[in-house]
Amino acid sequence: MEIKKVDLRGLEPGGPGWDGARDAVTASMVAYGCVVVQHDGLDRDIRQALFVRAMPELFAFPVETKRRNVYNDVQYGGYIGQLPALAGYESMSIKNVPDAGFISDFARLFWPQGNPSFCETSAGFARKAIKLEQTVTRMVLEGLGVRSKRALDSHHDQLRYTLRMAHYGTSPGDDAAKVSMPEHRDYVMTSMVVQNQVEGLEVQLNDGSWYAVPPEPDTCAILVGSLLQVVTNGRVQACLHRVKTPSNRDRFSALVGCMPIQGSTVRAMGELVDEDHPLMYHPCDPYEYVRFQFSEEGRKSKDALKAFCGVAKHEHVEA
Ligand SMILES: O=C(O)CCC(=O)C(=O)O
Ligand SMILES: [Fe+2]
Repeated sequence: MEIKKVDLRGLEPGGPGWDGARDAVTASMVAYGCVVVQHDGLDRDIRQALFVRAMPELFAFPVETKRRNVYNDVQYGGYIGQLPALAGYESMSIKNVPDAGFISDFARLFWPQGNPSFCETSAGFARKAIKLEQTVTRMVLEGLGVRSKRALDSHHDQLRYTLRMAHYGTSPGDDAAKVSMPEHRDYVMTSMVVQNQVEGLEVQLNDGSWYAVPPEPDTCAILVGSLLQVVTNGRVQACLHRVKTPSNRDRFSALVGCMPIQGSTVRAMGELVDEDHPLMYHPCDPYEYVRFQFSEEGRKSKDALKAFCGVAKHEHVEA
């Protein structure tokens, strides 16, 4: 079993090939909570600049410096590293990309005089990734039956994007590939994973097997997070995934995830709730959900989203 790539190269909304691609993206998201797309959004120059120049330089800073990357809006918002459960893994993130102010604040944590080339690279990468994410999310929502332009626009207007750069170090003396990040679902709306040359991302299929997403240069994976599960009224399910890295090659990956702005409410889109699809989740505060997911109760729960805001079977709710 494999997840078939969907070719988005050269597509324009409503143009030739758009409807077919939209249906293929939607089918993949419904089946796997994930789609792998082939695209022309992230060219070789920008990937080289990020993965070969910027990220190795960034991760070479001492841990004390990397720890200056702090965000408190969500747990694990800034630097992650030196965790026994995630041996060899480190990551840092920049909020509100591609906003130039947030990117240069991040750069100054490492380069007090600033680093225009780092800023340009991360802003350029983020801009292109966001465009791709917006295309794919639009396709899924349309593919599920959302026709209201207002609903689609307001969905995107409330989102803010974070670029998380991750490094998975090698484990000397150990020849086997190992699970470097255990299986989980992302709490976000969607996350886009861009790999560079070294494999690692694995997605669980319905039969319980793991599908390794090939690290092909002109592809990336877009994963459904728990919040999109709420928005689509459960029509797409958050993707269960993990990272399994080879022992002998350093791996870098870049993730672009999105969250609604603080103070917003996430709710199922009206067009996705009807008699055949009764409301599955109560409207919720996305940041409260993140706190719950990481709480003891959330961690213990088999289905944190359902425990947090699921509509119980006997419950009567007005749509
Ligand atoms: O590095 C990757 O390929 C994915 C990492 C991931 O799943 C995460 O950080 O949530
Ligand atoms: Fe993840």
